[in-house]
Amino acid sequence: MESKKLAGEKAVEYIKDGMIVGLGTGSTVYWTILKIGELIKQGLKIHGVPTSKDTEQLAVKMGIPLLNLSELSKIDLTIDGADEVNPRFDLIKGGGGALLREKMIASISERFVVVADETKYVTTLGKFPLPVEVTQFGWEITKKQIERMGQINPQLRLKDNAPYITDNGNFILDCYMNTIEKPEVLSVQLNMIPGVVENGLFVNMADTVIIGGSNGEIEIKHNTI
Ligand SMILES: O=C(CO)[C@H](O)[C@H](O)COP(=O)(O)O
Repeated sequence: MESKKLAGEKAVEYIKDGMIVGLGTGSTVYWTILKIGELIKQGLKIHGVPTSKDTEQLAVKMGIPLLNLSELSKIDLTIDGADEVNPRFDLIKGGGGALLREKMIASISERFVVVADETKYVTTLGKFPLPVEVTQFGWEITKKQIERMGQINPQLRLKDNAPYITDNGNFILDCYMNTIEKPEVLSVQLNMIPGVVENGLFVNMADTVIIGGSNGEIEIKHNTI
C-alpha cells in the first residue's frame, strides 16, 4: 500500500491550475484523488473527468468538480493505474473493470501519467490476465472466437457468483495467456472480433510512468519512443 501511495501522490505534481484532469480507477490512483481533494481545499482549481462510477463517487466525496466526457474534446492530463507496464510503455489495464472508459479518456488526453507500484513493472506483458470487455449479447460466441485465436484462455469474470457487469452494462472476459509478445497486434485482432467492445491493452499510450518502490523510492520514466 505504501508504494502505491508514494506513486499515487507524486502524480499530482503534474497538475496545474485550470487543468481538466482525467481521474483513473483503482487503489493506486485512489491516493492521487485524495491528494487532489486536499489541494482543492487549499485553492487548486481544476475539473475532473471520472473513468468509472466508483471514481465519480470518490471524487464527489473529495469535493472535486466534475465534467462529463461528452462536454469535452480534449483533456489536459489523465492519471491512472495499471495492472502491468512494460519498458515500451504498453499497459494491461482493466483489473478493476473500467478499461473502456479509461481508454476513451486516456485517448483524448494530452498527457497520460500512469501510477503503479514496482510489482506492476514487467519485461513482457501477459502474466496478468488481459481483460476484454464484451457485449452481454452472444458473449459465449465472442469467447469461442477469442479461443480460436489460439493460446488464449478467456474466462468470464464473476462477482458474487454472477457475471461481473461493467459500468457500460457489458461483461468481461479475462484472457489467460502468460506472455503477450506483440501487444500492438493482439489489440487490433481482439477489437476486430464482433462482440468485443474494447480490450485492456494500452499500446504505447503512457507518456510518463511513476513507479513506487517498497524501499520508499520513486522512479519516473518518460516515454521517448
Ligand atoms: O485498470 C484499472 C481499473 O480498470 C486499474 O487502473 C488497474 O487495475 C490497477 O489497479 P490498482 O491501482 O488497484 O492496482
